[in-house]
Amino acid sequence: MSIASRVPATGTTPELLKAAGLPTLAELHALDPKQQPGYADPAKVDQVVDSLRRLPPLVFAGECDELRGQLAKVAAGEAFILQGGDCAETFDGVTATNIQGKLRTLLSMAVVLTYAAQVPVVKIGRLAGQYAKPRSSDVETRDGVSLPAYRGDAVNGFAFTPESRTPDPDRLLGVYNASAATLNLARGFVTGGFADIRTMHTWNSTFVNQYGVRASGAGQRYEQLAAEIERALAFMVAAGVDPEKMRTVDFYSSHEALILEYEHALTRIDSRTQRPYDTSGHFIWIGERTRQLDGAHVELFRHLRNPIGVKLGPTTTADTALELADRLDPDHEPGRITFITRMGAGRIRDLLPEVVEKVTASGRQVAWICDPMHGNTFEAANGYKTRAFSDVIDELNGFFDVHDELGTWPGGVHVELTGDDVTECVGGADELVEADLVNRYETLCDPRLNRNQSLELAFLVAERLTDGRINRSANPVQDFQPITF
Ligand SMILES: O=C[C@H](O)[C@H](O)COP(=O)(O)O
Ligand SMILES: C=C(OP(=O)(O)O)C(=O)O
Ligand SMILES: [Mn+2]
Repeated sequence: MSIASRVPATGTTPELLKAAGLPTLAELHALDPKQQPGYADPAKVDQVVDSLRRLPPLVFAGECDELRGQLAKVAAGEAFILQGGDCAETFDGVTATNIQGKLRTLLSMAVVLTYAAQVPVVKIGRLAGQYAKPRSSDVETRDGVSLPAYRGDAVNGFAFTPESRTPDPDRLLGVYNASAATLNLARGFVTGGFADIRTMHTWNSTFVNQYGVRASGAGQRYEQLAAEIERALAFMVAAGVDPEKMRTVDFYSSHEALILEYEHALTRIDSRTQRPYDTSGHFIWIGERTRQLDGAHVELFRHLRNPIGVKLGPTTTADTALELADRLDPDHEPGRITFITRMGAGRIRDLLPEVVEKVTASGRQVAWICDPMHGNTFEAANGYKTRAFSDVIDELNGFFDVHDELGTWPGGVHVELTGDDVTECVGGADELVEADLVNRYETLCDPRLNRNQSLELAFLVAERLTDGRINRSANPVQDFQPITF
């Protein structure tokens, strides 16, 4: 996130939004939006929306444009996206340690991908806004008691009491504050020296020492890579490259833009272009459960200028993907749309080819990225919701296989991860088993890869990118020589 001399969007009113073509909240609600909180007190909701409208934007519209430009490079096969973070951020999780942990995990993965696969990596956190969750059931039942399901800290509390589970619109102000605090620290880290590539050794030092990752392989490989990069950087500096260029990285925020009140209230008319941007995050996506063509989310998103993502699950037909693209990107603007496929390890090889083929044949340049998490969730025998690392990798391999076969560019990965040594997904080099889940299961929604599993995934993806490039004739980055470790 370069803090450039952009003019922040200011002075947006509902009237100006309407004049810019944005549907009103009432118009969106008339479309029967899915997965919304169902607030009891509309007057209170109006008050919160009004307060949010007065607050400064969280991101600048110009940054969203910069990101769209980078995603256009991904769509053209010239860069790779790493998008990751919690399934559900929590207000309690807004601590320096927690934010730093996620950031250093993402930065470490990005270095592995950049160096090992020799491809520029666009870094996007699932953070500073990822507080609202769609659920498969509206209720949760424990010991015969049924209460509204937890829908993320944006909506209600996790504690299993009627009070806590009642949707509270004031929480949307909490989302704004938590996102602002997170983004502020993230900006500080990425511009202030923490992300300096010359310090990459330190991002994992505590982890390596404390938890014995060296033994697992991924940590050890990371250490070797860091040593190699340090030598290369020392050489570059000796050869006259300005070391200041290594101090900062671009980093962007993203979340599923689920709660219409929040996203609408954070939408501002950009003073440079007079166009609406959802300033709650740089990149926002529509989830698998809310991507109905004639639904409220598609209707809102099609008016927003942010680069946007759409999740495509196993029921997606090629025609649906095309219709979504037509509706959300009528101008065929490279970088505008990223399709995030999440079909499941067992199905991706059958389902993805036709979707990619048809969209590609239409002449569109979209970015394709793989979410290998959401199609591979299951309940362990001991009741924990989990995912197997092997399924995650299997889906990723399927994604690379399909794109290799079609000659299209596998543009990135989207993963749920944390910087902590949690035990939420089974497998990986540490061979976590179902009985381990009880040890450190901290997510309030979906199971995340821990730091070790995340790093391991990055090495596997780097290998696929390196191998595949040899056969990928249409790809502009093909000329890089593969590097092996
Ligand atoms: O994060 C995603 C969804 O909220 C989640 O997969 C749905 O989970 P559920 O089936 O537990 O509601
Ligand atoms: C809800 C999510 O995914 P999906 O919409 O793909 O189910 C998610 O990314 O947390
Ligand atoms: Mn999730």
